[in-house]
Amino acid sequence: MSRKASENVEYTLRSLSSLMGERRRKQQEPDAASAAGERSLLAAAESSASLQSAGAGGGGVGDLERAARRQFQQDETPAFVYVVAVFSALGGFLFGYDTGVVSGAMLLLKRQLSLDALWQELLVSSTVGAAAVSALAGGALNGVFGRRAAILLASALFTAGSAVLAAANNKETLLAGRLVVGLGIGIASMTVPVYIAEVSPPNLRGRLVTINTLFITGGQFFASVVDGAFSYLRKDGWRYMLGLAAIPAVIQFFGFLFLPESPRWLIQKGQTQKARRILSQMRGNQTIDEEYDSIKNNIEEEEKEVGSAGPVICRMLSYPPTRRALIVGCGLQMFQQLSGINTIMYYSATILQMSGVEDDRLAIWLASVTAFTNFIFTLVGVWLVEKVGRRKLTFGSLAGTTVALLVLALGFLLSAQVSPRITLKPVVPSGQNSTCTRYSYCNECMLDPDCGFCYKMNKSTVTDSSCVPVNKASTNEAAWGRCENETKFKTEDVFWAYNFCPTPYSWTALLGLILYLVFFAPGMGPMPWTVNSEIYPLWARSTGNACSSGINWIFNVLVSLTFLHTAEYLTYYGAFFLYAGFAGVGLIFVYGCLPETKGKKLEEIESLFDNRLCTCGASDSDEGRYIEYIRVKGSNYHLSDNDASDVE
Ligand SMILES: O[C@H]1[C@H](O)[C@@H](O)[C@H](O)[C@@H](O)[C@H]1O
Repeated sequence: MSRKASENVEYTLRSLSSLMGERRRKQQEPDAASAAGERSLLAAAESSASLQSAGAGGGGVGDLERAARRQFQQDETPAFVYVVAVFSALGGFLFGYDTGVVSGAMLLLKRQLSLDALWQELLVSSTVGAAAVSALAGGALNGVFGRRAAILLASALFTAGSAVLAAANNKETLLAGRLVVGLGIGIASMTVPVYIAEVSPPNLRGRLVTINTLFITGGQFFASVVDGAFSYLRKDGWRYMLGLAAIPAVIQFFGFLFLPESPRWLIQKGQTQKARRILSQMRGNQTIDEEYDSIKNNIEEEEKEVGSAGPVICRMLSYPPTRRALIVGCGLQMFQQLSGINTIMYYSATILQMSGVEDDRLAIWLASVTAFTNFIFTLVGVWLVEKVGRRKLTFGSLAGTTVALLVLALGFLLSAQVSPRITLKPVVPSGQNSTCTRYSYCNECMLDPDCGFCYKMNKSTVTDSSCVPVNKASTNEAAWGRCENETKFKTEDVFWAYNFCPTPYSWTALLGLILYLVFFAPGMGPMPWTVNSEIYPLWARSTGNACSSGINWIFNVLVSLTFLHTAEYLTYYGAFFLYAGFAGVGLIFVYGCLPETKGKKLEEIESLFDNRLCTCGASDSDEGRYIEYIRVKGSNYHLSDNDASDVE
């Protein structure tokens, strides 16, 4: 071991024993330590290799280090932080539930209220549109009234919206309810990650913020189960589906009446006493002086550097580090949506049907298997985020997602190429549209949203096939002809395919779907939210998150609304090749621009954006190192500041 390294081990040993001594003394005279104004910090930055070499240099050192570390980890995170994170993440649950539940509710609603296509589209997209608007406006709300007030408002909106939806008697009231719920989703989607990031200790921040996305996908899964269960209740089943969201919303509202404001926001607003109290509640028995000072100094420095005049967004754009952070944050959210997650989820039932699942109900239940896969693999992300870091996780996930999209596109391409011929040309009843009967192949018929494919199966060959108009009220049956009555044609071995063609290559699409979820869910699903919650300095955090969440919702609407038209112009496989192309560009963006924020204090992250944007990825000097902050009395020592560079 080099001289520097052995000095370093000796130093670590001394620091650790001084730390333990301090702990012992603190137990005896609890106030003395803070009275002495101890402020110092020792950052022991060690690669695991250097830790091992320290251990090899003397078994006692290793033991002592381990014991001290264990003790640290024990007091580092009081259960209160987890309680706060879980209550906040209920906002994520409601986001997932309300965006997920609508597809099942719509199947029942369109029959009961005879909704035409425009109204169906309005009820689905109004929520996402309202979310985009309120996410953008949520920045100001968050900055002026605080994170807690914004979360309270979001849960009140969720409650009110769900109640209106459950009681609605006409489509206009439904639209109003969906708009109110959308406003809640937008505010929650931008505030919750910020709030969790601001109350979490640095070593757990990524994991706790990612829990919010776990709750989003959990909400989507729960919604799919509720949709399945209530789909049997043909009359009014939708009231339960849409109204159930009020329960978690009320729980969150009452929970937040007792939960505290973000200490960082309080310090920014000058409410320092309250902030100190909350910070020490969040940090258990640790001293909070250093963290408190660093937040405060940071606010003062930022004010000096950037000034406080003019709208925040203008200051962000004219100050290079925040401008770069904003590009990274918005870019991540944009590429998340351009990778087509919501289209894939929405069309998963179709993809499953293509792969041979003919029964509709079964397809609905299998769609909840899709949602469950998304949920479980987000859990993998929660586990990985503090182990491999944000950058590697996002990059690996997006690379896998790109490959999965190519497989999916290939599945549709192969299916299109062996698309069954149309063998029957039924006589069109008078007064009916005859466009559908002009097509020669199933593939052309499938791409026309007004038509469906009616056929018989002889072993695995399609026979007696025709292309006929779809019933406008239910895509499960044709407007006329052999496939007109769902219950009847099923007993006669006639099949109806809307949106897909029966082919032997459908399993490729199913494989693509599974691969997609396995790769997307741990990284590209949660990381855009997690990274955005940490890359902006305090003064720009609300606005930065408002912009990036707004971008997420805007691209969500754009991708969902254009999917059918894109598929019509480019065919299905063309649409998935297009998403694969977007994901490929996203990959270059992530590789070049996304820095690693793992283990860093929120106040340190701004410096990652000091250099040109494309050097962000390269300035990853701390990657793979675990930084541990150790408080000792009487010295102000940062290991990476001294000359013991060979420790790194
Ligand atoms: O991170 C979430 C998650 O991946 C969801 O499954 C998806 O529906 C959302 O659009 C996305 O923002």
